[in-house]
Amino acid sequence: MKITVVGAGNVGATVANVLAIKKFASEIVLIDIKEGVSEGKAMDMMQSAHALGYDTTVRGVTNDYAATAGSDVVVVTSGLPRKPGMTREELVGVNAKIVKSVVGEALKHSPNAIFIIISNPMDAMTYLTLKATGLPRNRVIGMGGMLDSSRFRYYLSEALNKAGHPATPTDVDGMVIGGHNDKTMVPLVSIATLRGIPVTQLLSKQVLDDVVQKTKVGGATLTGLLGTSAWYAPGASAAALVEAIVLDAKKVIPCCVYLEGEYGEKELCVGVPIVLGKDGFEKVVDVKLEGEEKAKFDESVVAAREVNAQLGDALK
Ligand SMILES: NC(=O)c1ccc[n+]([C@@H]2O[C@H](COP(=O)([O-])OP(=O)(O)OC[C@H]3O[C@@H](n4cnc5c(N)ncnc54)[C@H](O)[C@@H]3O)[C@@H](O)[C@H]2O)c1
Ligand SMILES: O=C(O)C[C@H](O)C(=O)O
Repeated sequence: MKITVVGAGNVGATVANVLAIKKFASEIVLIDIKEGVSEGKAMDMMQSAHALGYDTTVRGVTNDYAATAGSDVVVVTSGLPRKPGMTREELVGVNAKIVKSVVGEALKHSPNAIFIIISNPMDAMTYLTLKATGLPRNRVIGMGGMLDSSRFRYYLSEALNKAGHPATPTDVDGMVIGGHNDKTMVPLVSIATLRGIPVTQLLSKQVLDDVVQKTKVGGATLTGLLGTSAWYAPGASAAALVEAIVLDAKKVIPCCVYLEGEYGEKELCVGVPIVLGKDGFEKVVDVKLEGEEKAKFDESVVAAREVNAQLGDALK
């Protein structure tokens, strides 16, 4: 299996590194516009192959899409990250140009690839990719829900430990749907559990509200601490999507996909649980949303449409 990662910055390099360590890919191509950066990072990774025991070839190139030819999966991380105090949505204009051009180039050389979109604002970049490439919707998948769900599990485990219920993030089951957006993502508290026990039986409403709020601004919190946005969890989350596709794992993961009537919506990309396997997303999984969670999902849809409206000329 050959995987291309476009953008060799913090997130792209982390995706490539995690994929190499996971050993299921035969070749990973890292491509960037910055002369020498991909080559250097790929060489550095290859020099860890002995210590980490992997045989995957990691190759770095500057702007040479011919080297990406025949990729099975293309992960798009090229674009500006936000700085402290910014929203992801403020990146729409500059990143739309970058994403549109790189997906076009990548598709020319890998006509059968499945595209995983990371660049922000991710829901709009996923929609743009779908429209610009004309690909069937199963082959264009945005990564946000996997990351937001990991943060949700992390903050839930923290709160559970504090309340006297020992828990690691992997002991907790929890899912975040809706847009990858500080204000309107939807952590589904109603179906979150600690080893099968509903968290609503273990934590107060006040504590759960605090977990939800921390999850929603999880990316902004890290941006404030780091001076640029996060990369370890985003890179690992993107690699988990690649893994589900390459291994045909048929995992249920919340991802950003184009809706055609599911959840009562169409003509936009937003986060919902999907089954992910070798053909990309195989189906949308319906979770019955009620009350506040349904209202929040509807708000998320409105917000996603507003950002899509700012894509303007990029959609032509
Ligand atoms: N979806 C998510 O959950 C998620 C998580 C983290 C970051 N992000 C987004 O991912 C993007 C990358 O973040 P980062 O921290 O890696 O940023 P970064 O600045 O470290 O890396 C971005 C890289 O993209 C490259 N690039 C720019 N234009 C390019 C082009 N036309 N072709 C190829 N490469 C190009 C840059 O040279 C740079 O190396 C940002 O938009 C960020 O907001 C999304
Ligand atoms: O917060 C950001 O801007 C980057 C990313 O979307 C994240 O959630 O870490």
